[in-house]
Amino acid sequence: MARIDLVDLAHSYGGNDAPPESFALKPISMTWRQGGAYALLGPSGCGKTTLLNLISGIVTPSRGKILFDGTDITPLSTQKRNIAQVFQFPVIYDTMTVGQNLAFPLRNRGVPKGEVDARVAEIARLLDLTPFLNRKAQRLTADAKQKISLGRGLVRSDVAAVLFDEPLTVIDPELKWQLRSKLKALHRDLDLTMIYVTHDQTEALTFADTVVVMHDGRVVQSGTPAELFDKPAHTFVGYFIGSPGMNIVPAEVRGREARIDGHTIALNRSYDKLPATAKIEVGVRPEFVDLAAPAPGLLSANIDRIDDLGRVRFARVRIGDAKFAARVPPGLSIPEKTAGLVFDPSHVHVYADSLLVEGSA
Ligand SMILES: Nc1ncnc2c1ncn2[C@@H]1O[C@H](COP(=O)(O)OP(=O)(O)OP(=O)(O)O)[C@@H](O)[C@H]1O
Repeated sequence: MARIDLVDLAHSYGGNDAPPESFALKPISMTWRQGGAYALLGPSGCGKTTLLNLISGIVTPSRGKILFDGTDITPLSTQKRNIAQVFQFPVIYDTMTVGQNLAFPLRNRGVPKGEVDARVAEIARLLDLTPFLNRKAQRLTADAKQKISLGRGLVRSDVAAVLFDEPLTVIDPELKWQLRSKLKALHRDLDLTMIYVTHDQTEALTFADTVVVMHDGRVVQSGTPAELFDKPAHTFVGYFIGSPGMNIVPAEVRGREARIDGHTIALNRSYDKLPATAKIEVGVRPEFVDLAAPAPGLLSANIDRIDDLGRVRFARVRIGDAKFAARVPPGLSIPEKTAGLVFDPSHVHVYADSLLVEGSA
């Protein structure tokens, strides 16, 4: 296991002279804690695989350094970095048994037979592969083969980190749920640094202690699932995490008030020094805005539809042209066309050019 530091790391597939905006990974400095469970989350093309491949050594960075426990490993090959990697599709030997497949990464490193047997038995038990240990991998389902791949990634206890690149893509949806929780439990049992790439927020939030959100080649926030939900550092995080995502609407903000579509709503903090030229927006999660009967003093919205998610209902409304979602409180008799909106000021955030502004007490 290792602490991993990225120091001013950046990558362009078009070479170092490419324009900075075209870099697949814009310059980033950050630390991945030893023994942490991380998810690298973001939409297709945002740079997740590039970052993972830089850490593993499959890709050499255009700029910057990678340190494992303080040692610069940037020039080292994947093999020398001592990293285990699990890909989207199974990487196993069909002609070997499940047991031989699991043992392979250990035998390859000359681990004594007794230790190999004990570790293989442990990993097989954790992944429910024990009954298959003597079967040829060839005849197994795609799910089982991917479980073997996961096992091969986890079998060595001396790796600097285990990197997973969308490892549950080929897994049947039912089993996906089980494996997701299992990976979390495995992390607790095995005490390994794990980095898990996914574009699926549920997968990221169930697996990770720390979720690193990427957007357009940048890490826009790194935090616990609760931090990402409560206080998105970037409008993209607000919109990408949560279902429905955060409402983000243009506003004029002065002191402790925001004006949206001609109405004033109260803010919990004061915003006195917003940059004059910045695009100012207010962000609030649908969970913290209640639909109400129209009333003077409430921001009014036109109701498009009601989404009933079982435990909670969300109204899809429009404020002027802006789409907005609000919680429907239990027992509310839903107005026909126009409703009022009641904001919880402690959960209304202000953004300048997409970045969270802290405000003062
Ligand atoms: N080998 C390559 N050569 C040139 N451009 C590449 C290469 N690999 C990735 N890119 C580009 O770099 C950017 C980031 O891609 P990357 O695969 O890292 O994103 P991602 O978030 O992992 O997406 P996905 O989930 O679709 O794999 C994209 O614009 C992609 O087209």
